[in-house]
Amino acid sequence: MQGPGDLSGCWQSELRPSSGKPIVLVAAAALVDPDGRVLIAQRPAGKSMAGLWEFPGGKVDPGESPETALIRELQEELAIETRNSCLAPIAFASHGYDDFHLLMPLFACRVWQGRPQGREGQQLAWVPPVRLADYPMPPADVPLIPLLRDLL
Ligand SMILES: Nc1nc2c([nH]c(=O)n2[C@H]2C[C@H](O)[C@@H](COP(=O)(O)OP(=O)(O)OP(=O)(O)O)O2)c(=O)[nH]1
Repeated sequence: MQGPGDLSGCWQSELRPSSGKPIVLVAAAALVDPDGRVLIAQRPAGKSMAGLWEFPGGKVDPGESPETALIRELQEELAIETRNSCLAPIAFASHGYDDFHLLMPLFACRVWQGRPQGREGQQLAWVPPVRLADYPMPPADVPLIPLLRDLL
């Protein structure tokens, strides 16, 4: 049993979260197919963190809700349509990158129209949650992997 002051069981060693950086709000989706697999997309060359696998989604524009931003991003990136009532909030990532602090709500989505296609040239993979750790992901996403194993 760990008591107050013992942080050895925490997944990150910093005593305090990063501060003084702009918070960037990104909405992301765990699209789940009927076999329980999750869709991840590989960030293309030329982007930050190129080659890493991420959940589809993107930045929330000023005045947009996370759900509206996510529906827009899924249409732009994957050519699929979904709606607010098909998005269930299940987890979030909070991670300090060098230049900004990422706050990323993650929504599970099991119902959409269309077949996901990498419209921006990104590779796609349908992955059982237990295999997500085989795919290198941005550091912000790493704590989400065991959560998805438990929640999906
Ligand atoms: N969509 C998505 N973005 C993620 C994930 N994990 C993670 O750290 N990010 C970061 C990468 C980007 O810095 C930011 C998402 O920005 P974006 O998708 O709107 O724009 P972008 O790829 O062009 O990003 P950037 O080149 O401007 O950094 O969130 C994830 O699982 N999904």
